[in-house]
Amino acid sequence: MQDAHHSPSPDFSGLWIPLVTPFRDHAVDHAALAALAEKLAATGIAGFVVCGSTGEAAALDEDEQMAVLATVAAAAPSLPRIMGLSGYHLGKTLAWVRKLSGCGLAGLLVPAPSYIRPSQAGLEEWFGAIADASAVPLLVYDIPYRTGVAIERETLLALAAHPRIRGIKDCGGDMAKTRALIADGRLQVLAGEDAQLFATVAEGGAGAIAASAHLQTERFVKVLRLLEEGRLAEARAEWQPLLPLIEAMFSDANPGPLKAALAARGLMQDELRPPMTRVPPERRQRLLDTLQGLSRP
Ligand SMILES: O=C(O)C1=N[C@H](C(=O)O)C[C@H](O)C1
Repeated sequence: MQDAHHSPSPDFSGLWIPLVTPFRDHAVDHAALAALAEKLAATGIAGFVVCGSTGEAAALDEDEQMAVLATVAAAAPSLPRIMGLSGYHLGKTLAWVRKLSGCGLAGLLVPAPSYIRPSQAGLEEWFGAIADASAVPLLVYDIPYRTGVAIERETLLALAAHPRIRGIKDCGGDMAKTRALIADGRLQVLAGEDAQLFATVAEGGAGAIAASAHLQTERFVKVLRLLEEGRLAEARAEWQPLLPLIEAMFSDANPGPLKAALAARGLMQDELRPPMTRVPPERRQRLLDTLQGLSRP
């Protein structure tokens, strides 16, 4: 795995963990965050996505986001970090991107602006302006069910011409689009939909950003390695037991189930920032029973 920040040709392949942000009594629990990052850093992952949707970044102010980033950097200094962005005020976003330029990031994960449903031309301008302002490469985050707008294939191919737009976190739910991007070859395609990890990488994708891989991390890493080595049957045998885990992790809004599972392992409090809520007790028990059925940690 190359260091994406210092390499002239960044490599975002492999498994990236979009870290949860632990809370305790409404504040970020930096001790739990550091311990989690340290633990995950020893599993063979490519790096961390900090302040993604799993990290509840929309509920963190700028100072909190900076502090979260600093904690992860200190806990796992050898691993690259990608920072998630959110919001739809272009001026504020560009100022934030410039502020992040000195933070030693490997890249930025940039979604389409939420709620306002811009045109494809508007999206091209949005990503182009952020890429122009950024000192580090961008991964475009295509997640229409959260943002309200799909980034179309032609738009993504146009964005691929920008020297700093280097990959996509693909939650688009459109395998034809995924295949077209893989065939084009200019953007590294990372599965962003956990259940699509195997299919995307088997078809030539570079890796994944998968929240459920906070658990069973080594097994996820192994699936990707086996696929990369072309050992399909062995990869499938490792992958299939992960499917109930993935289903359980998305049985309520992410990161609710994940935080319930991590809390049950004593790794943090089961606490989310409003308006996100904990998994209710009746579903929580079913979730923990499912996880108990899986062998490794
Ligand atoms: O935070 C992320 O990055 C991820 N977000 C997706 C989501 O919550 O919609 C899920 C994916 O596993 C990682």
